[in-house]
Parts: sequence; structure tokens; C-alpha cells
Amino acid sequence: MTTPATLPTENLPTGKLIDGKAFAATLRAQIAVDVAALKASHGVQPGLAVVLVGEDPASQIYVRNKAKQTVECGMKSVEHKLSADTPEADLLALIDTLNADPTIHGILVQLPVPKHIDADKIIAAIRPDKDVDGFHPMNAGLLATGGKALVPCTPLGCSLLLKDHLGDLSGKHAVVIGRSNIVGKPMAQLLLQESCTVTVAHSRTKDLPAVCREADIVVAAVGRPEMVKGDWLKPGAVVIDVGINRIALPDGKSKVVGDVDFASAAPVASAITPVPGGVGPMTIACLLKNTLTACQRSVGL
Ligand SMILES: Nc1nc(=O)c2c([nH]1)NC[C@@H]1CN(c3ccc(C(=O)N[C@@H](CCC(=O)O)C(=O)O)cc3)C=[N+]21
Repeated sequence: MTTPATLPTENLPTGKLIDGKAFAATLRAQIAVDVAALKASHGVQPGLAVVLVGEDPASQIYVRNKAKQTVECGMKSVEHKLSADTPEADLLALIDTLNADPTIHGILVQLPVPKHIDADKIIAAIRPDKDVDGFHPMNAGLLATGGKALVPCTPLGCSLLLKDHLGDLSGKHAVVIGRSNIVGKPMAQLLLQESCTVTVAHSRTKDLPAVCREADIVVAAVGRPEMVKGDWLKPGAVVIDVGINRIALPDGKSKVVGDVDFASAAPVASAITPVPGGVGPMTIACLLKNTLTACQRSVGL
């Protein structure tokens, strides 16, 4: 049972909060307009297929949120729920079917998959032009070399928030904490494309707080609840908190917190994303943006 997420945003000076929830809503509204235009001009409706293997409760929440928002912006939403003991071969066969389905433009297999299934094999089986997670090696390579990639949703969402808030990022020193294939590494690539000076920090980085203090922009994507403290920040730094950590509360309930200790970081930062209500909603909005992009490209736009 989750306590109502008390947004830690009471009495924050205006302009401090990077409101990802509001930005995501604006983005989804624009996507809905573009979807209607695509239907009118090319008679095609973007289709997103989401595959969930197993019964993980958090994943079921995200999948439900995704499906609702997919339909709300006028796209076709298809869900495949497979049991946790589904053989890898069966999942691969389903992906082949979705790859070949002309009404499906985006395919997402919810991670993590059960241990008996090789996630890398699953990701590599999705047609790169339908890989709306942007995890496929082809898309990772295109991103790294400045090609026409599908970009992972969370880093794309963070980049849109930063550009909206700061305008030109060139020359800014960005520190990305975390080097995962799905957030840290693509995030670094996107910041490089914006001509930031990029440092990628991780668990082996020496004196991480000192490295963080050099940053004009900090993107925290480590999966460690409230690890980044206010005294790790240069006064005025912009903080993007990718963390979505569910922690237990003394009363037996739970709440979602980020990788940044919001209470100590908000007074030092010039702007900061809250958790919830920051990067999470942008992840879903960018999934829809990627599905629209994949559909547009499929008709030559
Ligand atoms: N192939 C794949 N692609 C994914 O993109 C993917 C995935 N697997 N597996 C799981 C993670 C997690 N994820 C989230 C998306 C939105 C919120 C979100 O909208 N969170 C809200 C509410 C959080 C809450 O209250 O639980 C917020 O941060 O405001 C959270 C988590 C996508 N994931």
C-alpha cells in the first residue's frame, strides 16, 4: 500500500521545481494532435505493443499507465501478458509476430524479464525500427554515432526537461551518476550531442561528492535511494533525479523516492525534478513520442 505521494514540493520558491508531470502532459497533448494529423494524412494509426512476462506488481502498474496514455493520445494499444514460466523461445516467437505485424510500430518488452530468459537476446530480437525503448544495439550505435536512432525514453525525457529549463546546454559541465545501458550511457551521449562537457561517474569513481560539486548539471541514475546529498552540489546546479526507489515507511506503508535526497538538495540546486512527478511521467510520454516517430518513419516521414 503506497501512502499518497506527498510531493516534497511544498513552499519551494517558484522556478525551482522542474515539473516533469506538467511537461509530460503538454508533450502528450502535442502527440495526440500529431497522431490525428497522421491518421488524416496517411490513414495510419500508430500501434504500440507492450509485452509483460510474469506478475511483478510494479510492472503491472507501469504497463497499465502506459496502455491508458497510449489510448488517450489516439494510438492503438496492444498488451500481451505471459506467465512467468514462459519459455524464452515462446517470447521470441511472439516478438517475431509483432515484428511482422504492420499495425504495430512500437514493441516494448517490460524489463526485468524472468531469470531463465536472456534479456539481451530479447532486446536484440526486436526490429530496430520498432524498438521504442531504444535499447537495441543498433539504436545504441546510431545514438553514439549521431545517426537516426530511436532514443531510450528516460534519457530523452531528461534531455527535453533540461533543454526546456536551460535552453542552450553547450559548454555546461554535466555529471551523469550511473553507467547503465538504459539510462547512464545514452544520457551521456545525448548531453554530448548538446555540447556539454560530460563526466560519467559510477560506483568506482573516487570522491564522488567532489566530482559532483564540479557539475552545472547532475543526472542521478544509480538506483540508490536519496544517495546524492545537498552538500554534493555546487550552489545553483540543476538536478535531474532519475531514481524511482520504493522504500518502506515505519507505519508499514511504502513511498517512492529518488536517488537524490530532495530535502537537502532542493535548497542548494537552482532547479530540481521531484520524485514522483518528474522523470517518470516523461519516460512514458517519450515512449509515446518514440512510437509516433517509428510510425512516421514507417510511412516515409
Ligand atoms: N522495457 C522497459 N521499458 C521501460 O521504460 C521500463 C521497463 N521496461 N521496466 C520498468 C521501468 C520503470 N518505468 C517507469 C515508467 C514510468 C514511471 C512513472 O511514471 N512513475 C511515476 C509514479 C511513480 C509511483 O508512484 O510509483 C512518477 O515517477 O511520477 C515509473 C517507472 C519504465 N520502465
